[in-house]
Amino acid sequence: MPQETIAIAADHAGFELKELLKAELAAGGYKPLDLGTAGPESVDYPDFADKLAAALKDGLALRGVLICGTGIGISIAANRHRHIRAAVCHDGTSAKLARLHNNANVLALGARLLGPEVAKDCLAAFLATAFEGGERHNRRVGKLS
Ligand SMILES: O=C(CO)[C@H](O)[C@H](O)[C@H](O)COP(=O)(O)O
Repeated sequence: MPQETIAIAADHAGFELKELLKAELAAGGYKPLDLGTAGPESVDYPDFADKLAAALKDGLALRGVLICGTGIGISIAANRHRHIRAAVCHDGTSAKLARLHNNANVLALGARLLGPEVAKDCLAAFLATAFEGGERHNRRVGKLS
């Protein structure tokens, strides 16, 4: 079975967690597509949200992970793109429900708020969970775009 590509991007606050989650993705049999940033120097989170949104639009990946200090700024930026449903998650349950009910295609994480194990839980739940579908969820998700 071909490996699923998962796009991943972060600002400087999320750089270290991005590196950790890239390794986690590879260990889990996924192919990380790293869209930066490439180091801890200060950058602007909208630029990296835009890069990831473009990658999904171009079909380079179906799902992605965005990381900044809180997950808030980078998810706001990502959600300005009509095809993106980015969910800021703080635990495995929120990540699971973001997939089940919202068909989130982007997991947004706050590197300054989450410990590495909780971030890994979020990633695992996001990756393992499929959209539940069904009339009510399809109707609501349809209204988002
Ligand atoms: O957008 C954010 C706040 O919701 C992110 O946490 C950013 O990473 C943060 O603003 C960066 O802050 P810094 O003081 O420039 O490191």
